[in-house]
Amino acid sequence: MSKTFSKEDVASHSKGDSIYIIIDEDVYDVSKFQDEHPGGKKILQRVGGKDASKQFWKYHNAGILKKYKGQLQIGSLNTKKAAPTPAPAPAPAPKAEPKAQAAPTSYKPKTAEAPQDPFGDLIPFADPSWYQGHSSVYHNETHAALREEVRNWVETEIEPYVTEWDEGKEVPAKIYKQMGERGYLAGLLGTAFPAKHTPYRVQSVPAERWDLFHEMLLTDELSRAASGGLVWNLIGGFGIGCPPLVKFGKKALVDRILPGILAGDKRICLAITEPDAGSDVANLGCEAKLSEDGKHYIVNGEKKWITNGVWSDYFTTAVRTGKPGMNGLSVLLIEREAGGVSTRRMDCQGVWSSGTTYVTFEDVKVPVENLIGKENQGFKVIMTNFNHERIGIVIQCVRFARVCYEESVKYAHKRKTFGKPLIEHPVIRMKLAHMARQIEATYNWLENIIFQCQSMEETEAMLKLGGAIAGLKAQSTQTFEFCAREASQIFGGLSYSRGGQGGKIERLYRDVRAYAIPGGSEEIMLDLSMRQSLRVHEMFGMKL
Ligand code: HEM
Repeated sequence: MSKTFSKEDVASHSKGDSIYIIIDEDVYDVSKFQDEHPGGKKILQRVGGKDASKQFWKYHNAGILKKYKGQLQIGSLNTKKAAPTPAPAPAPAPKAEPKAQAAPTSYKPKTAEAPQDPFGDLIPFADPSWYQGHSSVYHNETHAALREEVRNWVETEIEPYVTEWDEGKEVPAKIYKQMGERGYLAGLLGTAFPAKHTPYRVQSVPAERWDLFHEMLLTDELSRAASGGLVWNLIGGFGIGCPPLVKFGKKALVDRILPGILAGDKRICLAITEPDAGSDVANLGCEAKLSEDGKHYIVNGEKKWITNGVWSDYFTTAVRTGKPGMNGLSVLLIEREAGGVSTRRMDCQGVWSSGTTYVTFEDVKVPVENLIGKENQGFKVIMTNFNHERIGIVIQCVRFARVCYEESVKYAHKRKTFGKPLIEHPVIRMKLAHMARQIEATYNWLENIIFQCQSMEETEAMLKLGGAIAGLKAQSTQTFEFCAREASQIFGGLSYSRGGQGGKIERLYRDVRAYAIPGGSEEIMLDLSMRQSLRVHEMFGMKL
């Protein structure tokens, strides 16, 4: 984009079929675009040949320029200075040297990591505090490197197109493939990085240093695209369908199918919920009968609201192999190519590009080698998986809440009502403050839970943390719902129509229920948080 123009050159393209405009000292040829401009042709013609920066920023957000720059920008003004090299990030506060004469009153935990360089737009509370130069006990330089890697990818290759994909109810297959090639799928299993089963690595984090905070960060940064549909498309089926295979599948099965899944070539989902059984997992009815020769299970039944089902090759499926109740359940890995598996896409309120599916199994022959865990002990497999699933939901909800808040702060600084920007109205600042306090409370609890998960063995974590994770899931979905509502009030009509400046808010508002209901509804979660915690603490000798 080396061509330069004087203001007079641009002014000579001011009407008819030759219209140039200036935005932030760059020159755009909108001659052909004027007929398709969603805001109208005349409005562009009125600023033809002129500097339209002020008008542009009034009606659009930054994503529009990112998307159309390549197509419409033809150069820059000859007066434009080269982009200044970014000011060096404010140096993190130097670690205070203990004063020799001072009394030892302040204790500094040895585990605190050195603060990372500030990162992002530095809007208070729009990113976690450790993005803004604060110290953290959890995050080191590999986390900082990963956040930059994922943010760059999301900002350039995902965010500008998310609205289109959501409306089209599909994400291009190449993006899922990149999830494999970038090593991201392998990093989302809630385990150590499965280096043995994939040649792909995450560029900024050595496999042996991968931990649960990297996993958290990956999901968090993907969620900045502000679409539950996108996140569920990329990790919704995989993140809950693949861990049971990896943790409880037989070696031969894992060796055969895991590499293709981690590469992004094959897709997997979790099939538990049925038309008549959701949170009440113990009462599932999908039936698997052992064949007379004992070599296969024959599966018959229906599954509903299965994320990614339409695109999946493998279904990690809860089936009834025994008596009623939780001790008659097993988990089977069902392969689509076995035949007898039909999938139909469901129309839902939110998460449009996630492929919510109705699945039917009719006399599907499943080899006994595909049993995950032990027969009639599937309940434990399902329960272990729930913690990982719920934490994933929490991470997404906190970031979606932050996006609602961040978009609101930005909009409140540019939109004027009654003669002043929205941000100068105390009622708007009050809304932002209530959003921020809930976001920060939820995120800090989340960090603590991730740290606990990392410090405990899996069965111990399932037992000790199940109650807290259930409570945190409800906390996060209510925070998300609150922030989506308040942001919508701040954006007004712009968040009522789809696309445009309030587009992220409108979409997230529609996605709220997809988080509050699946993975355990808020009511079930809150009740479980108390029941399970009390039961476990009774075992530990709780005194009342
Ligand atoms: C490079 C130049 C431009 C591009 C690529 C562009 C693109 C778009 C797009 C994609 C929309 C749909 C809404 C959205 O997704 O945000 C839109 C809406 C709109 N544009 Fe532009 N635009 C440009 C310049 C301008 C200028 C210079 C003006 C004003 C003088 C303008 C006024 C509007 C208005 C009023 C709307 C409707 C906003 C609404 O629905 O609330 N646009 N534009």
